[in-house]
Amino acid sequence: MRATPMPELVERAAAQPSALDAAEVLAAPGPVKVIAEVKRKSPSKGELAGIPDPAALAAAYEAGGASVISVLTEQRRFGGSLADLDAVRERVSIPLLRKDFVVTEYQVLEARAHGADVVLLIVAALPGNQLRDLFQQVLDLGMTALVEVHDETEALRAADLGARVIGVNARNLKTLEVDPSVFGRVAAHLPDTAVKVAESGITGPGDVAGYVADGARAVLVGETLVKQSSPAAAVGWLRGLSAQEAV
Ligand SMILES: O=P(O)(O)OC[C@@H](O)[C@@H](O)c1c[nH]c2ccccc12
Repeated sequence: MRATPMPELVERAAAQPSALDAAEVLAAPGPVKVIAEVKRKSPSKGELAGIPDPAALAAAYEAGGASVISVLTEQRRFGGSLADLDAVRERVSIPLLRKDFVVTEYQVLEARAHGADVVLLIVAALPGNQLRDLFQQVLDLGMTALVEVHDETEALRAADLGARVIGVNARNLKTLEVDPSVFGRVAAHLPDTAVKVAESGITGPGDVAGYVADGARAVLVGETLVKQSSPAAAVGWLRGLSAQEAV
């Protein structure tokens, strides 16, 4: 696909309705929040689910009580696209996260132009001023950054930025192994004011409850949700809610 010229992207971003405040949504009182992911495959697990209709899956997540939808737009390793983001944006009214390896201003603007409210910024992938510059751009566009960290040093960089939403990824980017003990260790270095999100390898309500006990306000779940026959019910199940309480 040919890249959209920058001026056109600026115009498209400006024509979007204002970004939704995902930080506020995630910080709202009540049971743990779920960021539900549209994810077809991954480098660690290969093919997860075909997802012929990503908008239908996202609508099910929303109906089941998800607070934010994460859409992987990376093509090669995750099988996603900006077309998935567009389709999901048309269908759901809750905040949308563009999940990709975002390293340029172009990608941030592209996220907004396609209706995203949140952009993932991976601290490990953004040395020096690059993290600060992209973070500022996200704020300037009225969006929220989900700043992802893996260890204590990265946690301090995220805290220094003043990030309102910080994700701790339990999956080691080099080995691709998940270590659930990472969250508690790293979260202890994050400010109370930030919404803490536990990411990766969550298989059921037991995992979620463990993370909540360690200070998580939200969980980001892909694989476990895309494999369910009823993704709507699965969102409530992860939150530890009965069918009546779930929505
Ligand atoms: O499918 P899981 O194990 O529930 O993981 C979801 C999410 O945490 C994972 O997709 C993820 C977290 N950070 C990322 C950065 C890039 C790509 C993917 C990710």
